[in-house]
Amino acid sequence: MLDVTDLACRRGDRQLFRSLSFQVPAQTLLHVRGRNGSGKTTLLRALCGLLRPDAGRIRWKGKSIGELAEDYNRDLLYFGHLNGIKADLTGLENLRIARTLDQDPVGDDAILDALARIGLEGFEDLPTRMLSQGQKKRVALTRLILSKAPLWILDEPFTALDVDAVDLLQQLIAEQVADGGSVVLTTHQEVPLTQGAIQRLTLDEADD
Ligand SMILES: Nc1ncnc2c1ncn2[C@@H]1O[C@H](COP(=O)(O)OP(=O)(O)OP(=O)(O)O)[C@@H](O)[C@H]1O
Repeated sequence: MLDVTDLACRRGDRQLFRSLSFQVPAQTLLHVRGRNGSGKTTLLRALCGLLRPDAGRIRWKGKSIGELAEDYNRDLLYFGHLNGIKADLTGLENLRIARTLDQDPVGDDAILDALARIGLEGFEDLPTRMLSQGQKKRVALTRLILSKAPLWILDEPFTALDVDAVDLLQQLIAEQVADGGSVVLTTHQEVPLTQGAIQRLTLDEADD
């Protein structure tokens, strides 16, 4: 379970949020909402340990994420605004490296199956700079198919996807939650679940 207590973040002279407390148990999707600039990405980056909050505690399985360090990173899959895809490498090569960095290498057969599931059969061996924006995003999202991480933190994962890819991503998120995982995401898209719970958190600018 992800457990957040009294979290506060300020960027520049703006207090984005404070006294934020919530929990994301297993089998739960937390949908973070709020207008542009309300602090959604800032919150997600703090939850990943990429940004130090001004106050508050973030615990995973009862321990502070700072203390857990690498153990937390192993349990976490973060999907940020930048796809994390290297343009000169093929989809297959990118995913090999991503799995290695996630400290859970998988064989090429598993990667090729996952790329086929995401609709990139025939594009596995092209440098990703030769792919469309949506196809690049699909390469990046293939990490979700291969992931065994119990916690997914996804920042606007639906952007640039067509209808079929949106359906597939909704399915992957629903499977992650049904399999006992936790998901935190920002999106303007609804994500129907087959099993599990949806929680909603709306960020409004805090008063100074
Ligand atoms: N590195 C930074 N230095 C100073 N201010 C920043 C920095 N990064 C973000 N901000 C500010 O923090 C505020 C929140 O940004 P954030 O990206 O978290 O919002 P968001 O809710 O994700 O927005 P959007 O919906 O547009 O993606 C914005 O006003 C932004 O200008």
